[in-house]
Amino acid sequence: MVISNHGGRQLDGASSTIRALPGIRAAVGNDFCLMLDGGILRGADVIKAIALGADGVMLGRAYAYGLSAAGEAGVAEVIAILEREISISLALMGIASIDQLKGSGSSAVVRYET
Ligand SMILES: Cc1cc2nc3c(=O)[nH]c(=O)nc-3n(C[C@H](O)[C@H](O)[C@H](O)COP(=O)(O)O)c2cc1C
Repeated sequence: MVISNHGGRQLDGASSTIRALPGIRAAVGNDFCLMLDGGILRGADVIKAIALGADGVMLGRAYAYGLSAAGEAGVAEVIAILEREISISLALMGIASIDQLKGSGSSAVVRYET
């Protein structure tokens, strides 16, 4: 299942997907694949989503920015930047792998409301 609010551009008052994620994970249980999109622009955004219960994330604007700047190479660069940022953030948190992070609700990353 994909948690999406279509980029937040249809209903101004719609909840952000990251805010809805923990409740949806609690409702569906752990044996259910949950993907999320909306506002994933940095590696730390990926980490927050995984820590709060997503199995993976999808990109809308981020890949489009790379595509418009430099075509296929730009998309590859966006993905490479995200990978680097994820690695750096995990290292700063003292977490060795994404698996360790999954659903942890780690207090280092759950401050998504600021
Ligand atoms: C150029 C563009 C066009 C989009 N068109 C649609 C659309 O027609 N219908 C829709 O439900 N969502 C549309 N979206 C939203 C995406 O499917 C996706 O949910 C959203 O971009 C994810 O958020 P993000 O851009 O912050 O990564 C569009 C997004 C972009 C960037």
